[in-house]
Amino acid sequence: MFALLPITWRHACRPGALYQARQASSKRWQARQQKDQFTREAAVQGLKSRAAFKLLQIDEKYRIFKGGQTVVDLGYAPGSWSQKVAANRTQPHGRVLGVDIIPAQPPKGVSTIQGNFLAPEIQTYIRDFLRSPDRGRPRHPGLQGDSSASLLEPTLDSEHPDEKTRGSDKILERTVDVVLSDMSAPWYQTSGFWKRSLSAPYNRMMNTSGLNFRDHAGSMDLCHAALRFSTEVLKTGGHFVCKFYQGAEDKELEQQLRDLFKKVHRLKPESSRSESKEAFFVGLERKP
Ligand SMILES: C[S@@+](CC[C@H](N)C(=O)[O-])C[C@H]1O[C@@H](n2cnc3c(N)ncnc32)[C@H](O)[C@@H]1O
Repeated sequence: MFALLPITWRHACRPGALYQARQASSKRWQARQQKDQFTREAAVQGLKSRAAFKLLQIDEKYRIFKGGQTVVDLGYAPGSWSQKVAANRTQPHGRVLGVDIIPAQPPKGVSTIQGNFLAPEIQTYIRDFLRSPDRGRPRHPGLQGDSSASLLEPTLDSEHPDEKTRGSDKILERTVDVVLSDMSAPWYQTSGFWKRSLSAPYNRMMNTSGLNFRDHAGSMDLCHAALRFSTEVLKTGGHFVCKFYQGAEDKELEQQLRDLFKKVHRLKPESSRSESKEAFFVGLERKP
């Protein structure tokens, strides 16, 4: 029976395989971090991580953000997507809600909830937050965020062209313009306890196991959960961006995206490491 299992799964089941893979992956990660141009650029720009560049490149291509939007950022920590992209580009008067399983310091202008997104009670909590339209919005929009980095003309017109659609979104409590998901399972913290984990939690977030099958399966669970949540909260015309690890099941996820969105793109931004299996789905304009 064991011999019939796919080679990747047998490898994953070998005693100590996960530990060894993580150690090797951790060393590779540290070496890469030191010489990577996006890591250096992130440090220069005061960003919490290099991940910001992936979302910037996606937004440059598909123009996802505009002023006044409500954005939910799933797996926001340490916060560079929320900090650099969503909070800036949804001004004036936008709101960003970040959700993460690990504690992290909320980026400026971003509301956050700490909890496991896969837990139904956390999703209820998120929906409660989103239900009230002004919760998490700046009272004095002009004073919020670092608007100097915004490349888009701010506009309050983030609503639908069609009053009827807007009415049905309201009844269904679809209040969100963009759902982002960069979730990947964090490792258990084994070292670095001395570090101030709220402001610098990244030392325990090298969150791929080094085993392709495992990373793929884990990311599919998280992406499906993010997509199910989007069907409940995303307005007609809203957008979805989701990181995933490529593998056998991603075609099925892509099909589900095609059912929900008018346009679906699969891409690997320049700043995503070429040797990694990481890629992104972008779903544009939710169907009514
Ligand atoms: C690659 S990091 C995100 C980086 C982030 N986009 C940024 O720009 O800084 C992935 C995050 O997903 C979070 N995560 C993974 N599984 C989660 C879950 N079930 N619920 C909430 N957050 C989760 C991890 O804790 C981790 O912080």
